[in-house]
Amino acid sequence: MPELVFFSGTMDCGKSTLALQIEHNRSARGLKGLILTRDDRAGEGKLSSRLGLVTDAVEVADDLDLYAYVVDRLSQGGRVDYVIADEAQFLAPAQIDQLARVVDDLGLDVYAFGITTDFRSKLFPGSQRLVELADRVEVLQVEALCWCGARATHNARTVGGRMVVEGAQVVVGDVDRGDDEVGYEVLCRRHHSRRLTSATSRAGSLSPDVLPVAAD
Ligand SMILES: Nc1ncnc2c1ncn2[C@@H]1O[C@H](COP(=O)(O)OP(=O)(O)O)[C@@H](O)[C@H]1O
Ligand SMILES: Cc1cn([C@H]2C[C@H](O)[C@@H](COP(=O)(O)O)O2)c(=O)[nH]c1=O
Repeated sequence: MPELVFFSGTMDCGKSTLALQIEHNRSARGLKGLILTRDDRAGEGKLSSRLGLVTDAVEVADDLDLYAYVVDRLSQGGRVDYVIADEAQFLAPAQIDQLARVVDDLGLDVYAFGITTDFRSKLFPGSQRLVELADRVEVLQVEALCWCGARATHNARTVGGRMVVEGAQVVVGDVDRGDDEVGYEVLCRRHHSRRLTSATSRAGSLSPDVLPVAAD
């Protein structure tokens, strides 16, 4: 049975790498995938992984009807055996419904990859719809780690290493950004709720308040 699968996790847990592996294994067997993405860090029309692999993809615009797009391709003699959608959190809920229809009416597997929650730990609308509609939600097995060593479950947005909680839901960016830049850091829930990033935890441990008092 064809399926809509949502591969979900924090930032930097290997989602795009897995998307590229699935694409590689299937295309090595002569299958033809339609690869969709939106706002990848590598630029328009790219699906990229931090391991250095990158492939061309269709950049999904706000108003692109994904079901109609696949039907058009097929009716023009194009081949589509399966669909991969990376950065699926950025898709509109209606586009997730269209992907579900690709599974149900066209009989194609659809593999969607994305983060579930934003920097305020609120669901992205596209991810919410995926959780509602997917046949399976798969959490990636290579766990990203918080600075404390616990499993990272949340995405923090940072400016100069400090966690921020105000701003637009969508700001394309990466982990390990330099000072003063907007970046992201994955944290466990405890440290996300306390707004304690690796930089602020280091600053706290160096603070004079907590240094041992030197004996005279
Ligand atoms: N230099 C490296 N050596 C080995 N693995 C790496 C390296 N850099 C990144 N990775 C792996 O790549 C993962 C990020 O992969 P990526 O597909 O870009 O993540 P996502 O799409 O989930 O944000 C990291 O969690 C890590 O496992
Ligand atoms: C938490 C959060 C993330 N984003 C952006 C930042 C990146 O461009 C992508 C996630 O990409 P990855 O391949 O999973 O690392 O999402 C955002 O726009 N808003 C957020 O709250």
